[in-house]
Amino acid sequence: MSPAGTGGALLVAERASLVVDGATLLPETSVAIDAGECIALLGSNGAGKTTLLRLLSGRVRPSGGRVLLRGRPVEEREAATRRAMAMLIEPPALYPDLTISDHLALVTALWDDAGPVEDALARFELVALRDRFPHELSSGQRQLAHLALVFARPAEVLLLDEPEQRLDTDRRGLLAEAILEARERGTAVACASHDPELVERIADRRVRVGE
Ligand SMILES: Nc1ncnc2c1ncn2[C@@H]1O[C@H](COP(=O)(O)OP(=O)(O)OP(=O)(O)O)[C@@H](O)[C@H]1O
Repeated sequence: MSPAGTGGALLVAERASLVVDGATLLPETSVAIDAGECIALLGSNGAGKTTLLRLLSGRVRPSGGRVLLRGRPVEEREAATRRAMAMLIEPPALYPDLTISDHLALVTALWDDAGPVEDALARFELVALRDRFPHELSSGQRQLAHLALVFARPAEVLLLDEPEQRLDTDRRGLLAEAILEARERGTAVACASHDPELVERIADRRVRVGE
């Protein structure tokens, strides 16, 4: 058993912290997420939720403690880690000259386990917008496009930073369904959110960050 009592979980942060130039971005934090479990990360603005998600993704190394995926230090550069994880932390730029369905077709081409483009469009009600370019979308519709890209393939781990941003109530419902579906398939989910209703629907456990 690890010191934090987290042995065996799919994704584990063991007393992970991040200090940059003397500033504490994340105090020592331990969290363990099992396959098929959804953890909601709660905390006030600046508490460290995004920082924790970055550490869990392996994109940023903790300055103290460690992050383990299946018992091994998480390293974003490893192909196996990239394959295991899907995430929406900072939304990546969309290509201005590609339509929404072009973007999804790229994901399908890159990942052999991705589902059909049609399914990804339908999941977030983007079928009617499939031929639009990013600049022809509202900010909420762009957020839906980002979500469609993230959910287009199954992943062992799903990391989401305030995925409800800019979505109306009905679309937040679609998001909750997509997260619950992933959880049922066995995905380990960490989701930072300021939406109590979304958290109530999706979370097995709540972790308060920064305290
Ligand atoms: N690049 C940076 N350099 C220095 N400090 C930073 C940097 N990025 C974030 N911080 C600080 O790190 C702390 C944690 O920020 P983080 O973005 O993880 O918070 P959060 O919980 O996600 O907040 P929010 O709910 O506002 O999104 C904050 O105090 C923030 O000011």
